[in-house]
Amino acid sequence: MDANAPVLSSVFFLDGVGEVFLTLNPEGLSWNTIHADTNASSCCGVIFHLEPESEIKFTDTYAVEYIGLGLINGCLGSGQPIFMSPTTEMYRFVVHGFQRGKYSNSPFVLTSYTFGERDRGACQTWFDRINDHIKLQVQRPKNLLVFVHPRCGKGHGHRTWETVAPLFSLAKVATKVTVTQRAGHAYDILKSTMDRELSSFDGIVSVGGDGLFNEVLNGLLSSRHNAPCPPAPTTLSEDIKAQLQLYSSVDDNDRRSSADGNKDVFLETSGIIDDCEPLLSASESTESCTSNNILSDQKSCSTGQNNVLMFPNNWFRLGIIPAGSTDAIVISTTGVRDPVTSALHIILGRKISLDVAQVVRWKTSPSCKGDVATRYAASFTGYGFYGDVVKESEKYRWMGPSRYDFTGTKVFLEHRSYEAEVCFLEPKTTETVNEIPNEVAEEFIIPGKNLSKRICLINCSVCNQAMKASHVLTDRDTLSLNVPTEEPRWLRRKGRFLSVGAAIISCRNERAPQGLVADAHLSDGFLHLILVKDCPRPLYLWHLIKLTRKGSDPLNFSFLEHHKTNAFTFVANHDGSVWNLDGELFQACEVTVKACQGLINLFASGPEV
Ligand SMILES: Nc1ncnc2c1ncn2[C@@H]1O[C@H](COP(=O)(O)OP(=O)(O)OP(=O)(O)O)[C@@H](O)[C@H]1O
Repeated sequence: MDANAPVLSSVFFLDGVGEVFLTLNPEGLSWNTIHADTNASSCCGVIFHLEPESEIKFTDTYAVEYIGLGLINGCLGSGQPIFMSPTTEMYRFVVHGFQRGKYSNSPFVLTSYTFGERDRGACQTWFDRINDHIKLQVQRPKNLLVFVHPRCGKGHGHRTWETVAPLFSLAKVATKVTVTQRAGHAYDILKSTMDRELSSFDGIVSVGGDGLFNEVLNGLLSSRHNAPCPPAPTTLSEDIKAQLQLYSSVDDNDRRSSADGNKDVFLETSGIIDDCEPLLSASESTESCTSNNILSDQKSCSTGQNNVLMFPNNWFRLGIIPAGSTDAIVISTTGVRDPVTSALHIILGRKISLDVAQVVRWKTSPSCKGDVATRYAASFTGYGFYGDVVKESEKYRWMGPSRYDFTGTKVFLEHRSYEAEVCFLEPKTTETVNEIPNEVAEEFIIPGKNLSKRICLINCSVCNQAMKASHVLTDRDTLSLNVPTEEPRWLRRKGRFLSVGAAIISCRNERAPQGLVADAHLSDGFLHLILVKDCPRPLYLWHLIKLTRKGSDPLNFSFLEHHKTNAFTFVANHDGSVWNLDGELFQACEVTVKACQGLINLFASGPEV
C-alpha cells in the first residue's frame, strides 16, 4: 500500500446522518452531507441542529470492520422526525475511532461511523483501502501478552479487562491472556519464559495496579537487563571517608546542616571518588556483582536463554490498563486514569521511553551476612514512612484501597524516624535539565513563590534531549573516543530520617495531582531523592498536606532535601528495615539505587497537561 495512493471519493450513506460525499485521503476520511438542509431536524416537535463529525484521521482510528448487509438509518433532514427517518438495507463497514475529550486531560471517547453502500464490491473496496492505510501504521502491536490481576483495586481487574478486550479484538491485536492466581504468578511466568517465545510478542500488558506492573517489570528484567553494577554503600562510604579527610579541613561551614530543632544532627559531606565509578563498565560490574553473588539468582533464570531479548531495546513495550488502587504510573504517563484511553494508547502503538530504578540490596538486616538481590521500580522507591505504610497495610488487605488512609494515619501518628547514611551522586552541571531549552514542556508557577517547574508532557524536549545525549555518549564510548569527563562527586548525609524516597517519575495520582515531584521527567535519567529529616509532627503533616494540593510546593521545607541524582546508596542499622518499591515491600537495610535511563518502553505518549 502506497501512502500516496490516490484520493478516493464516493457517495455513501452514513448511519444516522444520511447521504454523504466520502473522501479517503492519506491522513484519514472526511465527508460532507450532500443536502445542506439536512442539518436541521425535529424530534417530538423540538427543532434541533445536528453537527455531525466531518472527518476522522487514521491516527485516531483503531479499527475498521466490515459488517455486511444490514440496515442504515436514513437521512434526518428536511425537518423529518428521527423516528420517521427511512432505513435502507445496504452493505456496510464501521470505522472505529476516538475523540479527545473536551479538556486536554479528559479520557478519550470512543466513536464509530457506519457507512453503507448498495454495491457490495464498492463497499468492500473502501473497507480494504481503509484497512491498508491502518496497516501502514507499523508501530501498532499485533501480538500481546496480557496479565490480569482479578483482585486488584476494588476487585474489578477482570471486569476492566472485559471492558477493553473487544477493542483489541476489533483492532485485530492478538492477546494471550493469563489471569493471575496469586502474587508472584506473572513474575514466575516471565522469568521462566524463553526469550524466543517472549520476542514473538510486541509487548506485555498488565491489567491491574502499580504492583502488578512492578511484578511484570521484575520478571522481565531479572535476567534480561544488561547492566553495569552500581557500587555497594559500604565500599562507597569507606572511599568517601578516605577522600573526605583531604577535604575536612578546607571548609567547616560546608559540613553542617540542621533539621528544624535538631541542630548539628546532620553531617553533610562531599567527596570526589576516584576509584569507585558509579557506572562501571559491564565487565567490571559483572565481576564485582558476581563476587557479591548478585547474579547468582539471575544466573539460574538465564540458563538456556540466548539473549534474544535484552533491555534496553527500542521495540519491546509494556502497557498498563489501570485497575489498581493508585495507578500512579498510568496517570504520570498518560495524564488520566482511564482503561479505554490506555487501551487505545496500546492499540495505536504509542511509545515513550521510561527510566527505571535498579535497586540492589546488599544486606537485608544489619546482622545478615549479605543477601544480595536486585529489584526494579518504575515510579518510586522509599524507606521509613513509605516502607512502614506498605508493611502495615499488608495486615489490612481486607479493607481494600482505604487501608492506605488507615495505615497512613497510624504510621504518621507513630512518627518513627531512623538513623541512616545516604550518599548520592551530584549531577554534573551539563546534566542539569534547566539548561536545556524547552519550548514544549509546560511551566507552572507556584503562587507567591518565585519558583517555576518544568513539567514532563507529551513530546517533552527535556526527555528527548536527555535521551539523545545519552545515545551520543554511548556512541562515543563505543568508538573509544577520548572524551574528557568530570569526576563524579558524591555527597553524604547522615542522621535521623522520617523518610528517604526517590521518585523516578512524577508519581501523580488522584490524591496528589501534581505528584510527589511535579517536575520529574519520564526519561531524563534522574532520580529525585527526597530526604525528610526528623522534624516535629505538625511540620511533617504540613508537607503531606501540601502533597495533595495543586499549585503548592511540598518540597520547600527546611527539614527536607530534594536532590536530582543518578544514583544513591543507603545504609541503616535497623533490623526491620523495609523499602517500598512501586508499592511493593522489599526488606533491605543496605541498598544502592541507580537510575537506568530509558530502560523500558511504554505504550503511552506522556501526559497532555
Ligand atoms: N491473583 C492474585 N491474587 C493476589 N495477589 C495478586 C494476584 N495477582 C497479583 N497479585 C499481587 O497483588 C499485589 C497488588 O497488586 P496491584 O498493585 O496490581 O493491585 P492494587 O489493588 O493496586 O494493590 P495495592 O492496593 O497493594 O497497591 C501485587 O503484589 C501483585 O503481585
